[in-house]
Amino acid sequence: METHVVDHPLVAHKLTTLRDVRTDSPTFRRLTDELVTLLAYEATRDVWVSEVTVDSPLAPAPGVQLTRPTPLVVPILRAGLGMLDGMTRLLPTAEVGFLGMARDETTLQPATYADRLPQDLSGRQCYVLDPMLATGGTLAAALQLLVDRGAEHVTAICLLAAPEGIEAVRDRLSAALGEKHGASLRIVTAALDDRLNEQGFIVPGLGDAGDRLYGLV
Ligand SMILES: O=P(O)(O)OC[C@H]1O[C@H](OP(=O)(O)OP(=O)(O)O)[C@H](O)[C@@H]1O
Ligand SMILES: O=c1cc[nH]c(=O)[nH]1
Ligand SMILES: [Mg+2]
Repeated sequence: METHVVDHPLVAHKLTTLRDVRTDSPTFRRLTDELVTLLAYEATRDVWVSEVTVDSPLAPAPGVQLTRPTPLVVPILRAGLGMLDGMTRLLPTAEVGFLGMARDETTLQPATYADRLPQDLSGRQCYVLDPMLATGGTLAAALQLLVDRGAEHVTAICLLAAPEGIEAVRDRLSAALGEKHGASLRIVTAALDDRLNEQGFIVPGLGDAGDRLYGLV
């Protein structure tokens, strides 16, 4: 499993404002959207394309187009929904499947409350969207589900990740990936933070991403 921390001054600038406790929900949503498009540019460097030739007004021109079926984008509700528009702006022809998952804030275990994904993902390239990779329980469960349905090349895009979460995902997915020849897993994030606190929140982090995007539930 590969982890890529995007090192770019614009990413760092937007992330700093996102972390700021004074940033209101409308600004938080806009910054999330902008950040995802920047991260998606990095995350899609290895998107599958096929060679084609088109006719320019002057001559045949060799080029590429996205291989079909196009990638599947999977936002993890609720907070991942805030990343969807920024992603599909870059990949407008992608298909979108939804996973609803909520972490029990006492046990820190995730529960899945919605699954609107194709049953067969054999050979598919998938991009999972979730702003926070904390203990890694949510992302590991989501990735396991995709791999179990046959997904071959999965990239998770997170705004922030904790070292503990990266390790947990690596531990839990290595066996599943090892059994599948050619399967690959990558995490792309804007920052790798210091640690988790006793409540399982990323420190310094940005607080509860879902609440900051959409308000308290
Ligand atoms: O790595 P973990 O320890 O599993 O925690 C991370 C998860 O917690 C947050 O979602 P939450 O469960 O708060 O749901 P929400 O998106 O509805 O706010 C976040 O968006 C991740 O999905
Ligand atoms: O720091 C954290 C951890 C889990 N979920 C969040 O929204 N933030
Ligand atoms: Mg939340």
